[in-house]
Amino acid sequence: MTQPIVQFKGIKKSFDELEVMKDFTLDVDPGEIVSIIGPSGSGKTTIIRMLMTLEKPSGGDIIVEGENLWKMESKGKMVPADEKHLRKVRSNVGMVFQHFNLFPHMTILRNCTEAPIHVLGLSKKEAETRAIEMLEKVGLGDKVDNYPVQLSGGQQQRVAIARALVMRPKVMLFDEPTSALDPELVGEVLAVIKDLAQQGDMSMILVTHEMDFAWQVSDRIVFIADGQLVEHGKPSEVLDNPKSDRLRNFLERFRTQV
Ligand SMILES: Nc1ncnc2c1ncn2[C@@H]1O[C@H](COP(=O)(O)OP(=O)(O)OP(=O)(O)O)[C@@H](O)[C@H]1O
Repeated sequence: MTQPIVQFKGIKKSFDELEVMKDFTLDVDPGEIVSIIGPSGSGKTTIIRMLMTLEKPSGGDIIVEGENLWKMESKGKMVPADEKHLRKVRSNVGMVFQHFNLFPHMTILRNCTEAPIHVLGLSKKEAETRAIEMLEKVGLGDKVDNYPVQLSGGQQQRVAIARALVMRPKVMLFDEPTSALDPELVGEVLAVIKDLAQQGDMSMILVTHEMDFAWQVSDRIVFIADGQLVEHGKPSEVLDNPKSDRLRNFLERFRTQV
């Protein structure tokens, strides 16, 4: 049996009095594409921020490639992870945010080489070779010397994807990657993500409101509500034949809004 690349086990997360995750459990297999859907405020972003170590779970375990992310073994006991452990386990994970978060004062190429040089310790030349390969992959090989401001939002988001890919993550996280874009720019970003999904060598966890897109690219769709996984399965099962009232109501409300 293959070991899941990511496991969320009984995750709890509260922000002060607000209990967002009550008991969230999910395994993601190597190469699997999983989309998380659910009502606004149900904790979708929080789930992937915890995996990216941007938020700490209040309880439960997150396992990446068999290693506990937030805990480590020390003298035979499990203790809170230190920064070195977090960095090591997190290096398997890449993330694309809603807002592209590029450095405005750096060229596109440098935006993509900073992390491989400073985090992976690659030489400038090695990092540039990787970055150019990834920028070509997202169709931006001719923009290496440009600055972010000279690019459209769709192009900037494609740079953000290339920047994450340069680190060769085993899992890519996408948090509503098209929601900050003008409608006419959404397609080019989704096409790049779809291409990556079809290559099948990387796992992906997507939070998206683009249901048609989720239908097309996902191996599995996970519906969360009230801090838990409510239903999951193939897109045709979850989106076309919802079992629970909560999912049926969510999809009905969603379809009347768009
Ligand atoms: N850092 C924080 N401090 C306090 N509350 C937070 C924080 N981050 C998230 N929350 C709250 O936790 C809940 C879940 O937020 P989250 O962004 O994960 O939801 P979501 O399902 O991604 O929502 P949406 O679909 O609207 O983006 C929300 O009520 C949000 O206000």
